[in-house]
Amino acid sequence: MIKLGVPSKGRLMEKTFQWFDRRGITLMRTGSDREYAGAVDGIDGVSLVLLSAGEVPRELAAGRIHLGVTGTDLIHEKLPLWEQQVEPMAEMGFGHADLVLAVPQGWVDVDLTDDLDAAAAAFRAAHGHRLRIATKYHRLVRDFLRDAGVADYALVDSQGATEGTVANETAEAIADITSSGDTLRANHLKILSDGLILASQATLWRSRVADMDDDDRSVLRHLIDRVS
Ligand SMILES: Nc1ncnc2c1ncn2[C@@H]1O[C@H](COP(=O)(O)OP(=O)(O)OP(=O)(O)O)[C@@H](O)[C@H]1O
Ligand SMILES: O=P(O)(O)OC[C@H]1O[C@H](OP(=O)(O)OP(=O)(O)O)[C@H](O)[C@@H]1O
Repeated sequence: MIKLGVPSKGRLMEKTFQWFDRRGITLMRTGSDREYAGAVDGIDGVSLVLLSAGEVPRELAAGRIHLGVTGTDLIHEKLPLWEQQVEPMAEMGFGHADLVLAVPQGWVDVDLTDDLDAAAAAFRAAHGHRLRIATKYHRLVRDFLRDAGVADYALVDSQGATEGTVANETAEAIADITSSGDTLRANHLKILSDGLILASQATLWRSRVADMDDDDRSVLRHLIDRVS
Protein backbone atom coordinates (compact mmCIF):
# COMPACT_ATOMS: atom_id res chain seq x y z
CA MET A 1 0.00 0.00 0.00
CA ILE A 2 1.13 3.55 -0.76
CA LYS A 3 0.43 5.74 2.25
CA LEU A 4 -0.76 9.26 1.45
CA GLY A 5 -0.61 11.73 4.37
CA VAL A 6 -2.99 14.68 4.18
CA PRO A 7 -3.96 17.37 6.70
CA SER A 8 -6.89 16.18 8.74
CA LYS A 9 -7.76 19.66 10.00
CA GLY A 10 -6.59 23.23 9.67
CA ARG A 11 -6.52 25.50 6.69
CA LEU A 12 -5.08 23.02 4.17
CA MET A 13 -7.54 20.16 4.71
CA GLU A 14 -10.55 21.10 2.62
CA LYS A 15 -8.56 22.36 -0.37
CA THR A 16 -6.42 19.23 -0.34
CA PHE A 17 -9.53 17.06 -0.55
CA GLN A 18 -10.90 19.24 -3.39
CA TRP A 19 -7.58 19.13 -5.27
CA PHE A 20 -7.56 15.32 -5.33
CA ASP A 21 -11.27 15.26 -6.13
CA ARG A 22 -10.71 17.34 -9.27
CA ARG A 23 -8.24 14.66 -10.36
CA GLY A 24 -10.75 11.83 -9.87
CA ILE A 25 -9.37 10.67 -6.53
CA THR A 26 -11.80 10.92 -3.63
CA LEU A 27 -10.37 11.20 -0.16
CA MET A 28 -12.87 10.55 2.59
CA ARG A 29 -12.94 10.81 6.29
CA THR A 30 -14.71 7.80 7.68
CA GLY A 31 -16.13 7.08 11.10
CA SER A 32 -17.28 9.77 13.49
CA ASP A 33 -16.45 13.48 13.20
CA ARG A 34 -13.68 13.10 15.72
CA GLU A 35 -12.21 9.87 14.40
CA TYR A 36 -9.09 10.30 12.27
CA ALA A 37 -9.81 7.44 9.89
CA GLY A 38 -10.00 7.77 6.12
CA ALA A 39 -10.44 5.99 2.82
CA VAL A 40 -9.48 6.55 -0.82
CA ASP A 41 -11.76 6.01 -3.80
CA GLY A 42 -10.80 6.20 -7.47
CA ILE A 43 -7.40 4.53 -7.26
CA ASP A 44 -6.30 1.14 -5.91
CA GLY A 45 -3.39 0.50 -3.60
CA VAL A 46 -3.44 3.85 -1.79
CA SER A 47 -4.36 4.31 1.86
CA LEU A 48 -5.08 7.61 3.58
CA VAL A 49 -3.24 8.82 6.67
CA LEU A 50 -4.83 11.83 8.37
CA LEU A 51 -2.48 14.05 10.32
CA SER A 52 -1.70 17.72 10.93
CA ALA A 53 0.21 19.72 8.29
CA GLY A 54 2.96 20.26 10.85
CA GLU A 55 3.56 16.51 11.24
CA VAL A 56 3.76 15.67 7.54
CA PRO A 57 7.49 16.60 7.16
CA ARG A 58 8.56 14.28 9.99
CA GLU A 59 6.42 11.39 8.73
CA LEU A 60 7.84 11.73 5.19
CA ALA A 61 11.41 11.92 6.50
CA ALA A 62 10.85 8.82 8.64
CA GLY A 63 9.39 6.96 5.65
CA ARG A 64 6.13 6.28 7.48
CA ILE A 65 4.20 7.85 4.60
CA HIS A 66 5.14 7.70 0.90
CA LEU A 67 3.38 10.90 -0.15
CA GLY A 68 2.27 13.88 1.91
CA VAL A 69 0.67 17.29 1.53
CA THR A 70 2.03 20.25 3.44
CA GLY A 71 3.42 23.75 2.95
CA THR A 72 6.91 24.45 1.62
CA ASP A 73 7.61 26.46 4.77
CA LEU A 74 7.07 23.49 7.07
CA ILE A 75 9.25 21.16 4.97
CA HIS A 76 12.12 23.66 4.76
CA GLU A 77 11.92 24.55 8.44
CA LYS A 78 11.56 21.07 9.87
CA LEU A 79 13.84 19.06 7.55
CA PRO A 80 17.37 20.50 7.40
CA LEU A 81 18.31 18.02 4.66
CA TRP A 82 14.95 18.23 2.93
CA GLU A 83 16.31 17.75 -0.60
CA GLN A 84 17.73 14.36 0.40
CA GLN A 85 14.58 13.29 2.25
CA VAL A 86 11.70 14.48 0.07
CA GLU A 87 10.96 15.52 -3.49
CA PRO A 88 8.24 18.01 -4.51
CA MET A 89 5.83 16.32 -6.94
CA ALA A 90 3.21 19.04 -7.50
CA GLU A 91 2.63 22.60 -6.34
CA MET A 92 -1.05 22.60 -5.51
CA GLY A 93 -1.93 26.26 -6.06
CA PHE A 94 -3.39 27.04 -2.63
CA GLY A 95 -2.12 27.71 0.87
CA HIS A 96 0.01 30.56 -0.42
CA ALA A 97 1.83 32.36 2.36
CA ASP A 98 5.06 34.34 2.63
CA LEU A 99 7.46 34.01 5.52
CA VAL A 100 8.62 37.59 6.11
CA LEU A 101 10.70 39.70 8.45
CA ALA A 102 8.76 42.66 9.87
CA VAL A 103 9.52 45.58 12.18
CA PRO A 104 7.36 48.30 13.79
CA GLN A 105 5.87 50.75 11.27
CA GLY A 106 7.34 53.54 13.40
CA TRP A 107 10.91 52.51 12.57
CA VAL A 108 11.10 54.96 9.66
CA ASP A 109 14.86 54.51 9.19
CA VAL A 110 14.59 50.75 8.85
CA ASP A 111 13.54 49.61 5.39
CA LEU A 112 16.18 46.98 4.49
CA THR A 113 17.94 44.16 6.34
CA ASP A 114 21.09 46.34 6.21
CA ASP A 115 19.18 48.99 8.15
CA LEU A 116 18.09 46.31 10.62
CA ASP A 117 21.71 45.36 11.14
CA ALA A 118 22.56 48.98 11.99
CA ALA A 119 19.47 49.28 14.21
CA ALA A 120 20.41 46.05 16.00
CA ALA A 121 23.86 47.39 16.89
CA ALA A 122 22.35 50.69 18.10
CA PHE A 123 19.69 48.78 20.04
CA ARG A 124 22.27 46.72 21.88
CA ALA A 125 24.30 49.80 22.76
CA ALA A 126 21.21 51.57 24.07
CA HIS A 127 19.51 48.69 25.90
CA GLY A 128 22.33 46.36 26.87
CA HIS A 129 20.67 43.35 25.26
CA ARG A 130 20.23 42.13 21.72
CA LEU A 131 17.31 43.06 19.51
CA ARG A 132 14.78 40.24 19.81
CA ILE A 133 13.06 38.64 16.82
CA ALA A 134 10.04 36.46 17.61
CA THR A 135 9.34 33.48 15.36
CA LYS A 136 8.54 29.79 15.17
CA TYR A 137 10.69 29.42 12.03
CA HIS A 138 14.05 29.31 13.81
CA ARG A 139 16.14 27.58 11.17
CA LEU A 140 14.84 29.55 8.18
CA VAL A 141 15.21 32.88 9.98
CA ARG A 142 18.75 32.12 11.19
CA ASP A 143 19.87 31.08 7.72
CA PHE A 144 18.27 34.14 6.15
CA LEU A 145 19.84 36.58 8.62
CA ARG A 146 23.24 34.93 8.29
CA ASP A 147 23.09 35.36 4.49
CA ALA A 148 21.90 38.95 4.95
CA GLY A 149 24.84 39.69 7.28
CA VAL A 150 22.71 40.43 10.36
CA ALA A 151 24.33 38.96 13.48
CA ASP A 152 23.47 41.07 16.49
CA TYR A 153 20.04 39.68 17.37
CA ALA A 154 18.40 37.03 19.56
CA LEU A 155 15.58 34.75 18.45
CA VAL A 156 12.62 34.50 20.78
CA ASP A 157 10.39 31.45 20.33
CA SER A 158 6.77 32.25 19.53
CA GLN A 159 4.41 29.42 18.56
CA GLY A 160 1.38 31.66 17.88
CA ALA A 161 0.11 35.26 17.94
CA THR A 162 3.67 36.19 16.96
CA GLU A 163 2.73 39.67 15.70
CA GLY A 164 1.52 40.50 19.23
CA THR A 165 4.97 40.06 20.76
CA VAL A 166 6.08 43.55 19.72
CA ALA A 167 3.17 45.30 21.45
CA ASN A 168 3.68 42.96 24.40
CA GLU A 169 7.33 44.04 24.53
CA THR A 170 8.73 40.54 24.36
CA ALA A 171 10.32 41.22 20.95
CA GLU A 172 11.29 44.18 18.75
CA ALA A 173 10.74 42.45 15.38
CA ILE A 174 9.04 39.30 14.09
CA ALA A 175 9.36 36.71 11.34
CA ASP A 176 6.09 34.99 10.48
CA ILE A 177 3.84 33.79 7.70
CA THR A 178 1.58 36.34 6.08
CA SER A 179 -1.05 35.94 3.40
CA SER A 180 -3.48 38.87 3.36
CA GLY A 181 -1.18 41.11 5.44
CA ASP A 182 -4.08 41.98 7.77
CA THR A 183 -2.42 40.65 10.92
CA LEU A 184 0.79 42.62 10.28
CA ARG A 185 -1.15 45.84 9.58
CA ALA A 186 -3.39 45.39 12.63
CA ASN A 187 -0.28 45.09 14.78
CA HIS A 188 1.44 48.14 13.23
CA LEU A 189 4.23 46.16 11.61
CA LYS A 190 5.83 46.56 8.17
CA ILE A 191 7.70 44.03 6.05
CA LEU A 192 11.31 44.93 5.24
CA SER A 193 11.67 45.65 1.51
CA ASP A 194 14.12 42.74 1.17
CA GLY A 195 12.50 40.77 4.01
CA LEU A 196 10.90 37.91 2.06
CA ILE A 197 12.41 34.76 3.56
CA LEU A 198 10.36 32.14 1.72
CA ALA A 199 7.28 32.00 -0.51
CA SER A 200 5.28 28.94 0.50
CA GLN A 201 2.33 27.03 -0.91
CA ALA A 202 0.71 23.66 -0.33
CA THR A 203 2.74 21.03 -2.14
CA LEU A 204 2.53 17.27 -2.69
CA TRP A 205 5.81 15.70 -1.55
CA ARG A 206 7.25 12.24 -2.11
CA SER A 207 9.38 10.58 0.54
CA ARG A 208 12.77 9.52 -0.82
CA VAL A 209 13.25 7.03 2.03
CA ALA A 210 9.93 5.14 2.38
CA ASP A 211 10.16 1.41 1.61
CA MET A 212 8.33 0.20 -1.48
CA ASP A 213 7.95 -3.09 -3.31
CA ASP A 214 7.40 -3.31 -7.08
CA ASP A 215 3.61 -3.08 -6.73
CA ASP A 216 3.94 0.05 -4.59
CA ARG A 217 6.28 1.61 -7.16
CA SER A 218 3.79 1.05 -9.93
CA VAL A 219 0.89 2.47 -7.82
CA LEU A 220 3.02 5.51 -6.99
CA ARG A 221 3.88 6.11 -10.67
CA HIS A 222 0.21 5.78 -11.60
CA LEU A 223 -0.88 8.17 -8.83
CA ILE A 224 1.71 10.75 -9.78
CA ASP A 225 0.73 10.54 -13.46
CA ARG A 226 -2.87 11.18 -12.48
CA VAL A 227 -2.20 14.26 -10.38
CA SER A 228 0.74 16.05 -11.96
N1 LIG B 1 -2.60 32.85 6.59
C1 LIG B 1 -1.86 31.79 6.90
N2 LIG B 1 -1.33 31.67 8.11
C2 LIG B 1 -0.61 30.60 8.47
N3 LIG B 1 -0.33 29.57 7.64
C3 LIG B 1 -0.81 29.66 6.43
C4 LIG B 1 -1.58 30.74 5.98
N4 LIG B 1 -1.93 30.50 4.71
C5 LIG B 1 -1.38 29.32 4.40
N5 LIG B 1 -0.70 28.81 5.42
C6 LIG B 1 0.04 27.55 5.40
O1 LIG B 1 -0.69 26.52 6.07
C7 LIG B 1 0.20 25.59 6.65
C8 LIG B 1 -0.16 25.39 8.11
O2 LIG B 1 -1.46 24.99 8.17
P1 LIG B 1 -2.19 24.86 9.55
O3 LIG B 1 -1.99 26.10 10.34
O4 LIG B 1 -3.54 24.40 9.26
O5 LIG B 1 -1.30 23.66 10.07
P2 LIG B 1 -0.91 23.27 11.50
O6 LIG B 1 -0.31 24.45 12.18
O7 LIG B 1 -0.15 21.98 11.45
O8 LIG B 1 -2.34 22.97 12.03
P3 LIG B 1 -2.73 22.44 13.43
O9 LIG B 1 -1.58 22.76 14.33
O10 LIG B 1 -3.98 23.19 13.70
O11 LIG B 1 -2.94 20.98 13.21
C9 LIG B 1 1.61 26.16 6.50
O12 LIG B 1 2.28 25.49 5.44
C10 LIG B 1 1.37 27.61 6.11
O13 LIG B 1 2.35 28.13 5.24
O1 LIG C 1 -1.61 37.79 6.65
P1 LIG C 1 -2.83 37.20 7.33
O2 LIG C 1 -3.88 36.81 6.34
O3 LIG C 1 -3.37 38.14 8.38
O4 LIG C 1 -2.42 35.80 8.02
C1 LIG C 1 -1.30 35.69 8.83
C2 LIG C 1 -1.58 35.14 10.15
O5 LIG C 1 -2.14 33.83 10.06
C3 LIG C 1 -1.35 32.92 10.83
O6 LIG C 1 -1.78 32.82 12.12
P2 LIG C 1 -2.84 31.71 12.56
O7 LIG C 1 -4.19 32.14 12.13
O8 LIG C 1 -2.40 30.37 12.12
O9 LIG C 1 -2.71 31.84 14.12
P3 LIG C 1 -1.41 31.71 15.02
O10 LIG C 1 -1.01 33.12 15.34
O11 LIG C 1 -1.90 30.94 16.22
O12 LIG C 1 -0.33 30.98 14.24
C4 LIG C 1 0.04 33.54 10.82
O13 LIG C 1 0.83 33.07 11.90
C5 LIG C 1 -0.27 35.01 10.91
O14 LIG C 1 -0.44 35.41 12.25
